[in-house]
Amino acid sequence: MADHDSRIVSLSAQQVRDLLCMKDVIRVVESGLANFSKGPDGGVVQPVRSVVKIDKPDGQTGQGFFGVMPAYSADDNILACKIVSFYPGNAKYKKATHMANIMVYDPKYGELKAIMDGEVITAMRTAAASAVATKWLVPKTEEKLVLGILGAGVQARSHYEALKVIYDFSEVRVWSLTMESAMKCADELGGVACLTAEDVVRGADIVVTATFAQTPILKKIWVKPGAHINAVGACRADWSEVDPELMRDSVIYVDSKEAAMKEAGDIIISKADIYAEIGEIVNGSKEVKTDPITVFKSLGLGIEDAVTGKLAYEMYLAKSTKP
Ligand SMILES: NC(=O)C1=CN([C@@H]2O[C@H](COP(=O)(O)OP(=O)(O)OC[C@H]3O[C@@H](n4cnc5c(N)ncnc54)[C@H](O)[C@@H]3O)[C@@H](O)[C@H]2O)C=CC1
Ligand SMILES: O=C(O)C1=NCCCC1
Repeated sequence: MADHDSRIVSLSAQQVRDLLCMKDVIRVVESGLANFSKGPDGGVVQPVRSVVKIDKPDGQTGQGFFGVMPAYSADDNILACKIVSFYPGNAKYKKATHMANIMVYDPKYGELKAIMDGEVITAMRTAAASAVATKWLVPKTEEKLVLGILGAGVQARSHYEALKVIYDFSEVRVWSLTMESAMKCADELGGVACLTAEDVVRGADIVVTATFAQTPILKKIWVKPGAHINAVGACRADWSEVDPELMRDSVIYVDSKEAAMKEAGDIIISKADIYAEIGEIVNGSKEVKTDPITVFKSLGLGIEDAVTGKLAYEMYLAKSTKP
């Protein structure tokens, strides 16, 4: 039997939160996306996630999805796997709609080194991926921007945290299913709650859609030319958040083309052309195109969890070995 260190580090949500800062997560996610989009040259092996649908027709048991997301990066020496469950209906039971754990392994022997909460990482790395896309597609100027957020949950909050690392906002607007949740979220972000999605989107420079909507909530006629949209929800082939016309008439960026063709209803239903993976922009294999509107359709990749999970593990080791 191999001689191995059997100590497995376990990190709670609070520990992960204390170990990570958004600026570092943006940095590692940017590099992970760039390597991912180099194909075999980037040394990343990451299949499209396997998703099991949990659906018992008695109406009593939960209805949701269970996803398994492994990733290996040879360059970064990372092997990890996230397991995530997402149950849109959990909100009514006052439970988190997303629950996750991330396992980090030593790629040399395949030995498990750490198991950690994945909810905080899912919130941070998803927002970090959107921040990377936005940074490359919306040049920072002296001007303060207007941020519009559709949805008032975990991702609404983490997207504000990530985007404010890069931009100064003159206004942050929030809309959601209920005015109460929009007001609570807007209060926390120092923004304003809007009665309609249209009020959020008209005149906004950057728009985030992070809801559980299964049909479009964002209309083309509201979006100003030059705006950028981070479309984060609708991660099923038959769900969409964005008007199909807006998808077809925009320059579309994705995190993974392979995943988008399998999981992104916004792309599959609209038949919009994908211009590039955002990692191809970061690694310089594609040129930036922005006219007239840009959409980053995000689904979430195992490589984003892997690089962030490894970062949390390394931060933990660095802190715990300090004299
Ligand atoms: N692209 C990615 O990497 C990831 C995407 N997601 C997706 O992002 C979305 C938001 O996730 P969280 O903020 O964590 O969820 P959450 O449960 O914390 O918040 C969801 C928000 O959407 C609102 N909402 C629900 N149904 C709606 C509808 N029909 N129309 C308008 N608003 C509606 C809720 O009121 C709530 O404000 C979900 O679709 C989720 O699956 C989540 C994690 C990663
Ligand atoms: O990447 C993730 O993690 C998720 N993506 C889509 C919805 C659930 C979680």
